[in-house]
Amino acid sequence: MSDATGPDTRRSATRVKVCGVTREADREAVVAAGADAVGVISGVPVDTPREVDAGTAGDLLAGVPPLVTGVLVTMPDTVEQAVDLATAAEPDAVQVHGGLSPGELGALGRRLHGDLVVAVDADADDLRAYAGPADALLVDSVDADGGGGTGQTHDWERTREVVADLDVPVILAGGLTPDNVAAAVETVRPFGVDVATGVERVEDGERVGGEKDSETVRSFVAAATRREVVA
Ligand SMILES: O=C(O)c1ccccc1N[C@@H]1O[C@H](COP(=O)(O)O)[C@@H](O)[C@H]1O
Repeated sequence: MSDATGPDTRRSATRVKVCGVTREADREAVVAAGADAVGVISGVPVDTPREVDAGTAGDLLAGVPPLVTGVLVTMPDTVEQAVDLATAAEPDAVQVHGGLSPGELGALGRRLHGDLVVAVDADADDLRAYAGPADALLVDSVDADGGGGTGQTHDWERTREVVADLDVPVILAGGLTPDNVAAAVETVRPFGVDVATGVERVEDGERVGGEKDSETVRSFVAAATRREVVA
C-alpha cells in the first residue's frame, strides 16, 4: 500500500485505451502517447461522430503497431453480425455493447480470433452474468441503447466493488478526462481505463466529436499511469 508521500510502486500499471479514433493521425498520436489500446467504432445503431464504416475501421486497425491492441467497438444485433464485421476489420480484440445475452456472447467469444471485451452498464444489476464470456469487462456509463460515448461518469465506488468481486479484468469507462482519471484509478483500481470524448479537440468552446487532441491524449495517459507529461 502506498504511504501518503509516494506512489504505490507495487500497483500494476493501469492499462489505457483511447477509443473512438476516426483518423490515422489520431491513431498515431494515441500510440505515441503510450496508450495500450486504440478503439475504433463501427456497426453501432446510435448517433455518434466517432463511428466509421467497416472498411475505414479495417484500415485504422491495420495500422496499429505490435504491442498495442487494436479494438473494434461495435453493437451487433446478432452474433453473426459481429463475426462478419470482425472478419472484415481484423481487430486484435472486439468490444461489444448492446443487447447480446451472456450465452450469445459466449458463442461470439468462441468464434473470434482475439479477445472479447464485454461492455456493461455500470448501473445494471446483473453485471456478473456477463463476466463469464468476457476476457475483460468494460463498465461504462451507457445510454438507453447500451451505447457508450456519453461523456458521463458513474458511481465509481460501486464499480470498485465489482472489481473486488470479479476475477475478470475490469476496464473503467464513462466520462473520464485527464482531470479525473487519477481519482478514478485511485478509487476503482481497475485493470484499465477507457476514454473517448474526454480527449477530443475543443474549438471555440465546442467539442469536435471524432477528433482527438494529441496533448490531451498525452495528459490522459500520463494521469492514468502517473507518468510525467513530456512536452
Ligand atoms: O464513443 C461512442 O460514441 C460509442 C458509441 C457506441 C458504443 C460505444 C461508444 N464508445 C465507448 O464508450 C466509452 C466511454 O465513452 P466516453 O469516454 O464517456 O465518451 C468509450 O471509451 C468507448 O469504449
